[in-house]
Amino acid sequence: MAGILIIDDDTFICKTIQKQLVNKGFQADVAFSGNAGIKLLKERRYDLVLCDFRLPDKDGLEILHEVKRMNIQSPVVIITAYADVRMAVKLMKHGARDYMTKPLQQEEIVSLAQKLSTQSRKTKDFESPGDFLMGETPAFKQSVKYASKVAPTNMSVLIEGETGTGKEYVARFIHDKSNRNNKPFVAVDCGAIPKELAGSELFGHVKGSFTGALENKTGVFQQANGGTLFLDEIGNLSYEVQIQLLRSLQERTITRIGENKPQKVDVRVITATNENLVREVADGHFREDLLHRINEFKIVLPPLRQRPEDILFFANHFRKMANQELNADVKGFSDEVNEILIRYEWPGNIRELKNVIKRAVLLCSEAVLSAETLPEEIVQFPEKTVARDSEHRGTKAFVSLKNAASGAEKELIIRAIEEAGYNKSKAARNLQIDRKTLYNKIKQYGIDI
Ligand SMILES: Nc1ncnc2c1ncn2[C@@H]1O[C@H](COP(=O)(O)OP(=O)(O)OP(=O)(O)O)[C@@H](O)[C@H]1O
Repeated sequence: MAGILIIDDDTFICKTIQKQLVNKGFQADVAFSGNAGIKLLKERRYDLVLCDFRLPDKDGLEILHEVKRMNIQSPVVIITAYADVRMAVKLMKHGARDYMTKPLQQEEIVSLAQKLSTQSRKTKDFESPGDFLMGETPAFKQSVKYASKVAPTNMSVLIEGETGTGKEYVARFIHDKSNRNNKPFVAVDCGAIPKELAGSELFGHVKGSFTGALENKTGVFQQANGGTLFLDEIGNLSYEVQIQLLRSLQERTITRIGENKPQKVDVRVITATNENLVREVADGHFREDLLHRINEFKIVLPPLRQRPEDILFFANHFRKMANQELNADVKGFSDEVNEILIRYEWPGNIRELKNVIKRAVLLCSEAVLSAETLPEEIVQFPEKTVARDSEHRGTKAFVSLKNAASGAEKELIIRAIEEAGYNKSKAARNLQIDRKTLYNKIKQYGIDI
C-alpha cells in the first residue's frame, strides 16, 4: 500500500483528498502546515508528497529545499493555482517531481499516485520508446535528425532546452537508436541531489567513508555500465564534482568515495541543461574544460511557443492518450480551443500541454473539447503578457525605455536571489543594495520568490 502525504493549510481540501485516496486503497496522511509536513517526512518515507505551494509558514520552494537538504527520497508534487504555473515550472528545477493545478481532480491524483509510487525521486518516467513524437516543426525535426545521426557514435551530447521541451525524451531516443540499447539507460536529475551527496550518487562510496555511509553504494556510472548515463540539470553540480566528472570522462574510470583504486567504466554520457552554460562558465560556476568535454555534440530543443505547428499535433496525441487512460472518447477540439492552444505561450512546454489536455479530457462531457475545460489563465492569455509574448516569438515589441529598464532590473533581482540560494540578505549584498530596498523591489515587481 503506497503512503501519500498531503500538505495543505486548507483542512477541507486535505481531508477530501485523503478520503478519496483511502477509498482507492492508499494510505494517506495530512499536514496542515509546512512544518507539520516536514516533521512527518522526517519520521517516515512517503511514496508521494502533494504539497500546496502557498502555506502560511513555508512556501513550496522552502519545502523542496528542506526535502533536498535532508535527502528525503519521496517525490514532491506541488499543488498550485494556474496563475502560478510559471512558479511551478521553476520549482521543477528545484527538485519538484511534477505540479498539479487546482481544482484538483480525484482521477488525476489517483493516477499520479499510482504512477509515482513506483518511481524513485531522481529518475523520471518514459512511457515507451514508441511514444516519441517527431512533431511537425522543421527546427524540431532537424534536432531529431541530428539526434539520429549522433546516436550510433560514442560522442557526448549536450541537450539544451527549457523545462518540459523533451530533453530526457531525446536522450532516451538517442540511447534507443544506439548500439548500447540492450544495456541500461540511467537518468539522474542533478538538481534533485543534495550537493554534498552528488559525488556518492555519481561514483558510489565505500562503507564508512563518511558519516552516513552505512553500506557500500554503487554509483550511477556503474549502474549505467555498457549503456547510457543521462545527467539532467548538469549545471547544478558543484565545482568539486565537476572536476571528478571531467576526470571520469577523460580517463573512462571512476573512483568510489573512500577508495583510491579507479575502476574502468564504459558509459556514454548525455547531459542536459536549461541554463546558459557559457554564461555559467563566464560567471565562474561551471568549468570550461568540462563544458567542452560534454559538448562534443549539441542539440537545442526549441520551446513549444516557437513551434506553433507542433502545439496541435502534440495536443491531439495527448488527447488520444488521455482518452485511453481515462476511458473517454473525446473526438477533437473546438475551433476556439485550437486558437487558444496556439495563442498561449506554454512556459512548461510539452509537459504543461500534456497536463492541460489530460485535465480537459477529464472535464469534457461533450464530443469535442470546449474552452470551458481549459484553465482560465490559458483562455484569457495574452491580455497580461503581450509584450513578453511578442518578444518570445521574435517579433518586434516596442517597449518604452522605462519599461525596458524596469524589466532588466526585475530580471537581475530574480537572478541574484536564485544565485544566492534564495537567501535575500546575501542577494541584497551582491546587488549592493540594502535588504529593505530589495524587499521593496520584490513587492514593486511582484516577484514571486
Ligand atoms: N518528443 C516527444 N514525444 C512525446 N512526448 C514528449 C516528447 N517530448 C516530451 N514529451 C512529453 O513531455 C514530458 C516532458 O518531457 P521531458 O521530461 O523529456 O522534458 P525535459 O526537457 O527533460 O524536462 P525537465 O527539464 O523539466 O527535466 C514527457 O513526460 C512527455 O510526456
